[in-house]
Amino acid sequence: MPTDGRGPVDRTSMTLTALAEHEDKAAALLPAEVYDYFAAGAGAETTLHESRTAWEHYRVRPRVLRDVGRVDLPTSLLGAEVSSPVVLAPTAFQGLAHAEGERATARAAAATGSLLALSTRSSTPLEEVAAAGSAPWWFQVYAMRDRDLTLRLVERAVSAGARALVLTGDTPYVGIKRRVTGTRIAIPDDHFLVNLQQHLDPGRADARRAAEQDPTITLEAISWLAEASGLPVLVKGVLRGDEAVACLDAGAAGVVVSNHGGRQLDRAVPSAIALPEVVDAVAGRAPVLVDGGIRSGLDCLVALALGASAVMVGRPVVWGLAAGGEAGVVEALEALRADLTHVMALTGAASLADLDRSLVTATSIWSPL
Ligand SMILES: Cc1cc2nc3c(=O)[nH]c(=O)nc-3n(C[C@H](O)[C@H](O)[C@H](O)COP(=O)(O)O)c2cc1C
Ligand SMILES: CCCCCCC(=O)C(=O)O
Repeated sequence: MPTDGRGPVDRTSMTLTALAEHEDKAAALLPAEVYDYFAAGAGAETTLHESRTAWEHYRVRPRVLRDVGRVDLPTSLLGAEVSSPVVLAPTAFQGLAHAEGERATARAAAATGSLLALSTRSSTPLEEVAAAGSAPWWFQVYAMRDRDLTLRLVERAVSAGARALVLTGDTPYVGIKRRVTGTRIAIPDDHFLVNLQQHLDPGRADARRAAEQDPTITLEAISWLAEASGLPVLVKGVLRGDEAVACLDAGAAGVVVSNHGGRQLDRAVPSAIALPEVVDAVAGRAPVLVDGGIRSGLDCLVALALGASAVMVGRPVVWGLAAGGEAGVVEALEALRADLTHVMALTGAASLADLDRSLVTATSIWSPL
């Protein structure tokens, strides 16, 4: 059994069955419409499905006879020191998953030394989330129709200690999910507007509309947010090399390769397939993170070997939270850490620096036009 910086990594006691069990438990515990809100993908859920399976189209080319008695996962992301390259993706309305919502998630991030990305649409005021855990955190920004509201929120995130902004670029309108649309879930105002209440005049009739994502924002929003906040801005939702370069040229400090966990444009390319193109185009200018369907150490290993600086996980955190609050999120993050440590050892990699593209090969079903 390999050790990491904290001691032996006993994979047998923390297997990935934890992740599957969490989802089963969440499905049993949550009202069906809440479970469906978290689980759903857009359209026919083709991209939701492929987000996961696309990672399996890569095969590993391990090195042999390397010293893997100790495997190290700590890394640094835009100046934040973290214990592993697994980052908590921004996911909205965690108060629907567990009464402690984002507070429990923040404590779990702190307990595991992980970086947390907090959603604009958190169910808990951002200051309370920041106070709940000592982990470094980034604030995910939905630029809202009311730009002033957006700025007020960003200013509060800066004051509360956010280390970077993550501007989501793939959600001019919320993707249509067949499981959710119609009579299913309508997010109540006490979740949707929780971060905004203090800025809204009581009884403001157009509050929901003002808080909607602004579909007219352009690349200029990157420098607008960077100048207003003094923070680095990453753009999330990038699936093409040329778009990544355009974001960096417009002032982005990094990009997140993402199709929003299959929740926005159905039949969007899986992140696993888009990642190498983006990494090549970015050419080391800035960190490239990736998310979508990452459920195992092998998925993490493939992403890191393809050139990602870190991976983000969305639903595994939500299911852990629903299943067990803070302890459930810790369990999910530790399961991924233990599994990544194990597969790195079997690949002959003792540190993240040992992960490079020579370690993976693509099977052929995804080919360029
Ligand atoms: C329930 C749910 C809510 C989400 N809310 C947000 C959000 O508020 N902002 C955002 O940028 N992305 C949001 N995402 C997308 C995640 O940040 C991430 O891209 C996605 O979940 C990764 O895929 P995975 O769930 O397969 O790990 C959400 C995803 C889910 C499942
Ligand atoms: C019902 C409003 C959803 C806001 C966006 C949250 C999100 O990004 C997601 O659900 O996905």
